[in-house]
Amino acid sequence: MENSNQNTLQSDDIWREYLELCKPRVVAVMLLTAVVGMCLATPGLPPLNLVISATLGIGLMAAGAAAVNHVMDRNIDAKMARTHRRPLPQGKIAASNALQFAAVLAVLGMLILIYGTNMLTAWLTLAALIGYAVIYTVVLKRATPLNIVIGGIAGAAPPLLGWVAITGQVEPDSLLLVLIIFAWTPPHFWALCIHKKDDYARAGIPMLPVTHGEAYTRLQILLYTVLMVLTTLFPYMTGMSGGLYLVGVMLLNIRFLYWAIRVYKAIDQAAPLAMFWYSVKYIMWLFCVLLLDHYSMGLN
Ligand code: HEM
Ligand SMILES: CC(C)=CCC/C(C)=C/CC/C(C)=C/COP(=O)(O)OP(=O)(O)O
Repeated sequence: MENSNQNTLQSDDIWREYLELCKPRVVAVMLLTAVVGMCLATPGLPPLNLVISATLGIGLMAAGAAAVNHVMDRNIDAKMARTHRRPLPQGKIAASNALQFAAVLAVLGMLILIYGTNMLTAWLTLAALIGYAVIYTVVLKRATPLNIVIGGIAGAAPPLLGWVAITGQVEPDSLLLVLIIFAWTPPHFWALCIHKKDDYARAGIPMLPVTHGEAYTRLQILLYTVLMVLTTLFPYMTGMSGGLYLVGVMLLNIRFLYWAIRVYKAIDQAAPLAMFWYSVKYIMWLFCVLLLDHYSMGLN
């Protein structure tokens, strides 16, 4: 009896480790942006069967990409305080098992997208998977401090993927959503990176604060924040979103700018980490406001 309890506990634990390979919290926020993309693609509600297939397919492929990242980065992760407790560095999951797991997730996700949505969505999602798991993780991350700027395209793709799942084509408005996440990614990541600079230096990863110093990174965070604020105005300027969005996003932007200035001035040591966590809340709220605005415009 005691033995069977122990076995159950162990199998619960192993599933928790496999779940960790999927970066579930990051993927959950990406899926929020994808679902908002699906809703904004059409004036009414998108067909439920498409929403379910697209969410499942994009989610499985993003989780597969995250699992490949754990495999490719296992030696780097072992050297960093933030990541050394992950399943691969700890030896809790073998690299070959993690790769097989990633392959199952990706193939399943691809099949769901092919049969449940359309070929364009499936190919674009595959491109995002390769963009993150191979181009960013294997090449850019180790090669250049612009790694996360270029790699950010893959992470920014989900609203486009959601949109294309509904309409079958890439439309200009969908790219505005991609642009916002693309401009948001550098402040999101570099704020954390300042805080974890020594980790990256120890692992030999050329992140911006390591290669160009903290002061330069703080300036870049501020400049990208200004760029991001400008990109958030586009949905209003093109008429995709209305006044509710504009007011909501400006309130969110004021707080983002407040943190960017605090980080830039380097007055308090805690600002970069606080800015990182605010950036996560910001992107979630921004997509919620886009959604609220979309359906409130429909009611007018
Ligand atoms: C190349 C682009 C990106 C990079 C380099 C990046 C980097 C990171 C890093 C290093 C963390 C800390 C993870 C940890 O400690 O476990 C993190 C957390 C997070 N990121 Fe990003 N990120 C990127 C794009 C995105 C995107 C596109 C989203 C969502 C739309 C996102 C949402 C999140 C969330 C929700 C967390 C918090 C996870 C938690 O609660 O542990 N990130 N990011
Ligand atoms: C199909 C699709 C939409 C793919 C996108 C996949 C995806 C999960 C992107 C996540 C972005 C992210 C957390 C990057 C950090 O990686 P890192 O290796 O720099 O951070 P780490 O050190 O925490 O692993």
